[in-house]
Amino acid sequence: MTAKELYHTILSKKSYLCVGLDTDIRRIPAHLRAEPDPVAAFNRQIIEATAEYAVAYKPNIAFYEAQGPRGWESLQRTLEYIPKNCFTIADAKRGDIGNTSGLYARTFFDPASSGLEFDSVTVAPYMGRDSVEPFLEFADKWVILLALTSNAGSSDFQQLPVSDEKLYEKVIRTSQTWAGADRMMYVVGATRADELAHIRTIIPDHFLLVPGVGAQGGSLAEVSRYGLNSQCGLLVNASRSILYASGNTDFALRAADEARTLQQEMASFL
Ligand SMILES: O=C(O)c1cc(=O)[nH]c(=O)n1[C@@H]1O[C@H](COP(=O)(O)O)[C@@H](O)[C@H]1O
Repeated sequence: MTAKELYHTILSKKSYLCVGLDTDIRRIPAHLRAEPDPVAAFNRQIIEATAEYAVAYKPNIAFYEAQGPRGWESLQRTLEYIPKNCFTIADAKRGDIGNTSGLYARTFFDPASSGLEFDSVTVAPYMGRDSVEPFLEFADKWVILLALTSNAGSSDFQQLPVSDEKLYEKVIRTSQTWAGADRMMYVVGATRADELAHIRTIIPDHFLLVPGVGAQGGSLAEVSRYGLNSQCGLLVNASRSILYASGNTDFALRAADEARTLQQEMASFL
């Protein structure tokens, strides 16, 4: 999906909501556990209930890998349920020597190899240019590079001064020579909204994936105030607050309520 197509979907749905499919088998409502594939059955209902309000879906790969081969099957089925006009993110946080990154890229971008095809994958930047480039060899696919993450530990390394700037700023500046705003996004945690205005001075045009509203307490209003650009430029993710809004048979209805509430707030900012 191109940036233009993504923006078109954002305008038509008046939303920049990404629903995070962090589907934990242990938190799936009891009535679904007898299904042949409980994770896929849960995801299907979540996707159907939220598709009106969401422009992107982000399965976090850990939740599927933890299930072994069954998890990969659930992931494959889940991808089939996501509407074609929605942007898909494999939240895998990969990156290795180039040879190995090439295989990670095939895992998420080459259906002939893995049976999976996402629009994008999250990538850790710390092994440098040659660890990221193999992902960029796939035409029309996106790299979403970790810049300033939402967790407390982001201050351990990402915020350390390097020369005259913070390490995460150096990551953003340097990686801009690897790909443009048409192929690269950056992760900035919603809990770091205070840095967003500054980040926008470095990358005014890029899309940012912003997780951390909902369960982690980030503010959608703050993120939107400092993060929106003329082409929206934001995908704001919520996972647990939508998926587990209810643990009962009404889980999909409650997920839709949560997604709608976020979407309506987003519509007021667009
Ligand atoms: O790359 C991510 O998506 C990510 C980066 C980050 O800085 N913080 C962060 O929470 N995430 C992911 O975003 C999701 C947040 O989930 P909730 O806190 O349940 O909304 C999880 O899948 C995290 O792995």
